[in-house]
Amino acid sequence: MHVSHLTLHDFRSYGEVDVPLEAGVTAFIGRNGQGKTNLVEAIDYLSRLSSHRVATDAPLVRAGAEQAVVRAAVVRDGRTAVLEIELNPGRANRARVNKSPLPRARDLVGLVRTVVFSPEDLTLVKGDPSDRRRFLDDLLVLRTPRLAGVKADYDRVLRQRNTLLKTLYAARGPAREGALATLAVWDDQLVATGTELLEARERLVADLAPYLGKAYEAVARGASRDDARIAYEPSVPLVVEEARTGRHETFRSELARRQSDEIRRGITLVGPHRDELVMTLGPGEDQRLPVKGYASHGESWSFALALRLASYDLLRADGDDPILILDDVFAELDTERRAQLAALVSGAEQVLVTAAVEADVPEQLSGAVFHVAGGEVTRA
Ligand SMILES: Nc1ncnc2c1ncn2[C@@H]1O[C@H](COP(=O)(O)OP(=O)(O)OP(=O)(O)O)[C@@H](O)[C@H]1O
Repeated sequence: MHVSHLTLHDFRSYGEVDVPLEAGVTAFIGRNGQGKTNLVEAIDYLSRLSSHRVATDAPLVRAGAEQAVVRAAVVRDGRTAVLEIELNPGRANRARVNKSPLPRARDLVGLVRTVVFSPEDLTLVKGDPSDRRRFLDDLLVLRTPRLAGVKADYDRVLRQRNTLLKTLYAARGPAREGALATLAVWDDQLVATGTELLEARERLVADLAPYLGKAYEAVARGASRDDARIAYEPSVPLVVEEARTGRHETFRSELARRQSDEIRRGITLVGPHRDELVMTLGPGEDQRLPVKGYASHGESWSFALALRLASYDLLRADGDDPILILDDVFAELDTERRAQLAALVSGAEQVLVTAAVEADVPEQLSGAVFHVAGGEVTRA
């Protein structure tokens, strides 16, 4: 797939901008702070309804404006659809496809798919477990958009359950009885949505793992395809072969076991919001080390790049060629890694690159060039 036209209205630094695009490589070149990332961030936002740079929508709306609009014509298998999202911070966002409103904004997710490489990717390796869970969930939802609803339901139940746990700490007598009865209802929903999310993440990690090994071998000098591994580590110890009811039961009994602890601390201690994606590197079973805390800077970068490349290969194996966005990454990489990454992505249907100077873009990625300066985007 590729974007053939992008229009922004009050998005980030842009009042109004209109950019015709084409398949193949397009580079956006400009000095710092001119709005290159803002352009590709808009396309990424359409894909996942979240940004790779911020957790909330407010910074995406131009300062002083009330709403932003991102509109893109997306070509897939020769057919074009115009996708549009209206960002209304503090109120519901609205989405349209070919001008027809969708029942919910999140129904847009998955209609355009992006894989973004950016300097922030190092947090996949060095950051908190929540950064890795977010990586998994973003990929999960791109592959199976229905899971956006499961994730939203889980997050809602978790918030409500945590609020209830906080009130339970001080509750006595009938109030406590009532709150415990409500807790049992939240437990049911937490277990139902949590098990579905957890199982989907486990399947995703199993699907992604072979692509990761291959990608790491391609980006790290001298590595073999067994070196880089990922494993899903649930906070509820579950055995893969267990029947579905068994997995629910394990979750439920773990909640019961931790209940007094949860009430004392006022938070939910069991569930996929506490899980981890464990990353290890090493030539043999007995020589493996965690990437976080042990890997060198170069190895960490290679691992992060490999995770993105593996995501791209997996989405492609699903039968779709996602749009690749390389946001400011080449300046971060040494010459050898630059060339390797460029060679690996040059065959994608559409590659969007941002860089401060054209010299940062490897030769393999020559294509259309736009200059970005002072809010203007002009074809070179
Ligand atoms: N909501 C907003 N309203 C107005 N301006 C904004 C908003 N959000 C970001 N900006 C401005 O957009 C500019 C950043 O644009 P962007 O991140 O696209 O830069 P860039 O060209 O990619 O730069 P670099 O090469 O440094 O990464 C900054 O000057 C910032 O102040």
